[in-house]
Amino acid sequence: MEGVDHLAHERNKAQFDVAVMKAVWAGSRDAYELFHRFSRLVANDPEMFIPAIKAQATEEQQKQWLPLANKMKIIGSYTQTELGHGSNVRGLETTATFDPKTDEFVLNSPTLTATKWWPGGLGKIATHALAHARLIIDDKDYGVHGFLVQLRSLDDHLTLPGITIGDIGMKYGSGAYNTMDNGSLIFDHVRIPRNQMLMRLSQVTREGKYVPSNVPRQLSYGTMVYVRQKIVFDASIALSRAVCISTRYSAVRRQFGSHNGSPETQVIDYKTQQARLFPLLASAYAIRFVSEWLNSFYKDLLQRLEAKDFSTLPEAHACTAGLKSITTSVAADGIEECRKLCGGHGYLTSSGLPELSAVYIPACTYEGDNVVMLLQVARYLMKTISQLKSGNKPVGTTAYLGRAEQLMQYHSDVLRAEDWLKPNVVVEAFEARAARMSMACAQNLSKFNNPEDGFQELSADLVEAATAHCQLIIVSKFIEKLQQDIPGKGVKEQLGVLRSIYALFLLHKHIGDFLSTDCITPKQGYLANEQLRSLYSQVRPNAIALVDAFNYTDHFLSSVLGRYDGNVYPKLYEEAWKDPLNDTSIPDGFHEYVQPMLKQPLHHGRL
Ligand SMILES: CCCCC/C=C\C/C=C\C/C=C\C/C=C\C/C=C\CCCCC(=O)SCCNC(=O)CCNC(=O)[C@H](O)C(C)(C)COP(=O)(O)OP(=O)(O)OC[C@H]1O[C@@H](n2cnc3c(N)ncnc32)[C@H](O)[C@@H]1OP(=O)(O)O
Ligand SMILES: Cc1cc2nc3c(=O)[nH]c(=O)nc-3n(C[C@H](O)[C@H](O)[C@H](O)COP(=O)(O)OP(=O)(O)OC[C@H]3O[C@@H](n4cnc5c(N)ncnc54)[C@H](O)[C@@H]3O)c2cc1C
Repeated sequence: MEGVDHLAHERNKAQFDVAVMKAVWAGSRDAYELFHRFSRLVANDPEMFIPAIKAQATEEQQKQWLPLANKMKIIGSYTQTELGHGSNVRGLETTATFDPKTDEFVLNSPTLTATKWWPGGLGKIATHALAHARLIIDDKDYGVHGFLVQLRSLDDHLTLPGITIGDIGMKYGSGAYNTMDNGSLIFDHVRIPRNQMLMRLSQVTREGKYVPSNVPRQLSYGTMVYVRQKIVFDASIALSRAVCISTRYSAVRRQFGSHNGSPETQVIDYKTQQARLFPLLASAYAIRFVSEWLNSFYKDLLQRLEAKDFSTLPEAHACTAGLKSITTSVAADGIEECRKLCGGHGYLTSSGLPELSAVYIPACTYEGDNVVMLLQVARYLMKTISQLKSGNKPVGTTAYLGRAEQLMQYHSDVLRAEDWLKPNVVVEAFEARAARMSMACAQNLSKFNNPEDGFQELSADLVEAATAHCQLIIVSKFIEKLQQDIPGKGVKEQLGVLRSIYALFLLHKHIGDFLSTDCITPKQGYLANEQLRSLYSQVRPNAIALVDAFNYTDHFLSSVLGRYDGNVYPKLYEEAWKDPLNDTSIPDGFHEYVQPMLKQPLHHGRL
């Protein structure tokens, strides 16, 4: 019935102050930003073009181009990936050859695989590209640099001479990403003025002299670092959106369990449903908090870079790359699990879940393929370990590696299930697991004469060690979050339950790591799972309130299953009738194709 809250009985069970939890979840961001970060999907994405200009252009170039880009007088595309190269930026083929006679760069796509391919906005709408190309001076290749290239006339939007542009076609399913005109671009000796090479980091003089960057060359990758830390925030939003839908529906849906006419059982009360759903609820909060930390870490990096302090740049790269990888994988897999948690109705477009999945899953690929990103983390971990011998004391997220010797001797002293509720007990187990996995890789790497060969041979183990490291970061930041002052009745207690669910779920899921590195005994692993089951019972009465705290409107969720009022069945039926297929009783084509078959006489008793 309209106006009735079918989930009121669930909301009345809440044991904490939902208004405070809403504030904790929103953190420093407001609802507008949450919505804005998705609205851009259906518009052109200035998410990268503008930050790239800020990161790579001189002050003078910024003064020229930023006002135009900010006011949408030009529409830019971050044009890096090519048909033949995406992960391997140093393998890009597009060239920008300096012509000293005319003081210009000539941009060219020397091969088919040099075709720019994927950049958002490039296919139909962008007027300018921030094109990444190999700088060539006097036949010498100085590597990939950024160049601003106009693609289309600002009068009639037609492509300019030497520019061939197209859209790369439909993408995965009918997802919303098909509203993004990811495009292709071929340069045929296109000339641009020298001052359209972004020259904040390195320069080319009028005489054609290359002035190399006096800062780490990786700062030219700065836009990717910036977007990766934003994508961690996106992961928390995408996952929480799916969890909100599937939690509310799990409380509405009843199946089996009726006795003597009693109502059937709410599927949220099945232990299997809880064991699949509640870790995702906890993960949404965990990712939200680590994204907050990562954003502050990134802002600190920017301040340091202003002061030419590059000390945290390697760690910032490792953290943004690793957390982007881990959180997008958890969110993408979690959205699919939420669809399955909703049974058949989860497969309906009106559930909001297929669309969410279709639009979200490329996050595991864009801004750095998730495996390639974890290999970057592994490289950082191996380098950190290699420097231990020289007395280099790791700090920050790798500080635990400075205690590697001690952690190699660690054995959990858990005796009872409730011992696993102690944050220090959990952190020690996760530190020991991560340290031992990385140390084992380092040990094996040392057996190879050629470190690169070893890295390749051991890359699967290195990815697992990098995963363990990133999961430790997320667990640690969840614990740190709860060391802050958090007001409100029961709020910190509930977050404590989610923190323990998140950690113990990971321990249970990766029990093989913890046992094979001899960090815990099978018995201690069993006790962790015991505790997990108890935690699910504790979170159960608060589940609806915990997803209400995400503060998503029905409009934002766009899901009949995730409606705030839980009035699912009438709305499911109503939504179905909006489908154009239901505009007529007899389907198109029936009379032409089906009816003749039905009318066909029987022959010898056979159709
Ligand atoms: C209707 C429904 C709608 C609702 C939707 C609901 C929910 C959806 C939720 C979210 C969606 C919403 C918003 C999201 C939308 C869009 C998201 C935003 C943008 C998406 C578009 C994506 C854009 C792109 O993909 S741009 C292209 C990205 N490309 C990449 O990332 C390339 C990856 N490759 C690299 O980064 C590099 O090639 C490399 C792998 C790092 C290797 O680089 P290389 O130079 O070869 O370096 P090497 O490995 O040799 O290492 C040398 C040295 O350098 C250090 N290093 C490397 N990189 C960095 C760096 N970035 N910073 C600092 N240091 C770096 C490395 O560690 C080595 O150091 P050392 O020598 O070991 O010390
Ligand atoms: C929706 C979407 C939007 C995008 N938007 C943009 C954009 O706006 N601008 C832009 O420039 N690009 C964009 N891209 C491109 C994107 O950045 C690349 O696709 C991404 O970086 C992955 O690179 P790739 O396609 O070369 O994958 P590949 O690297 O070819 O990956 C293929 C497989 O090879 C594996 N692999 C690769 N290298 C290694 C290695 N060294 N060791 C082990 N395994 C390896 C990967 O793990 C993966 O399994 C977009 C892509 C998508 C899907």
